Amino acid sequence: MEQTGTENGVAAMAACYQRFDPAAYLQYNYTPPRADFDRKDSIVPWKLACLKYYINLLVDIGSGPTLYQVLSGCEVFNEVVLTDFLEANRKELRRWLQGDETCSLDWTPYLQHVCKLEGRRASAWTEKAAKLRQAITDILPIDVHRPQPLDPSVLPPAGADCLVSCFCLESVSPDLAAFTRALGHIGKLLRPGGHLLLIGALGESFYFGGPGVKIPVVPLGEAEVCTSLKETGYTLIRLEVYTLPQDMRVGVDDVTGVFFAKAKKD
Ligand SMILES: Nc1ncnc2c1ncn2[C@@H]1O[C@H](CN(CCC[C@H]2CNCc3c2ccc(Cl)c3Cl)CC[C@H](N)C(=O)O)[C@@H](O)[C@H]1O
Repeated sequence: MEQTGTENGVAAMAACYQRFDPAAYLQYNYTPPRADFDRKDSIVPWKLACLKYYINLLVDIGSGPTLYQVLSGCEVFNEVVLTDFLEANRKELRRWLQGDETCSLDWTPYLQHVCKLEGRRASAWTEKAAKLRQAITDILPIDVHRPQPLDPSVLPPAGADCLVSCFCLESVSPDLAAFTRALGHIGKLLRPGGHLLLIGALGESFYFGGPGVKIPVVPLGEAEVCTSLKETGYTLIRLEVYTLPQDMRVGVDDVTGVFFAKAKKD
């Protein structure tokens, strides 16, 4: 039977490949200039960076001195990047990362609780700690009020796969407009289709960042959070709200509720 054009084309290709010379091919494509590791614009380093970066990256925005926010993420993401505005907080995080016993808080109960939440033995907390230490690849300075909150070179070209941010944006923004702008800025760090896990305070106007260190907070309502997410290019997937029982109001802030929003970048 007469072969079709496509069948002829495929056969012709196969014939070409019969003469393929692996050694020559490697010389052509995997030696300089195409494989020049001293050149940022060499093809092979570019390919290797992409392959390294597209490895499931979680970035925590405004980590503070805390780790709770990535205790589950480290089971799903190969790479976790922590960020904060203050060197004092980044230093606290580095202390834990380096296994320095002089951390200001013992995270063991947190690790044990999250192991139980995940259906693991509580005693698996040491493995979780090791996994988290292995997953945290960077602790970086950040400023969510900058259009580019992070040095662009630290993230893959398309952005992180997931962002988590807890109690940061509302406690660093003087007003709702600044909160919304900051939400847009961090959105640029996230790849389209990536998820944002956002925890924040509702109805809070201040908190103490230390004895006598009263920090203003923009009071948010659920509706404003949803509107800000929509305005900055996110689709809300889930919203949970927690109302503080009276005895949780211990005077360190005037927060009345906490929201959890899972959103997807459009
Ligand atoms: N321009 C800036 N750009 C980026 N980041 C900035 C900027 N400026 C300052 N930061 C950094 O934001 C971080 C805010 N930080 C404290 C607020 C939490 C606090 C107050 N609100 C209610 C509440 C709180 C804590 C627990 C509970 Cl239960 C409640 Cl209810 C969050 C830390 C951590 N994520 C946490 O969850 O505790 C801090 O580390 C700054 O260094």
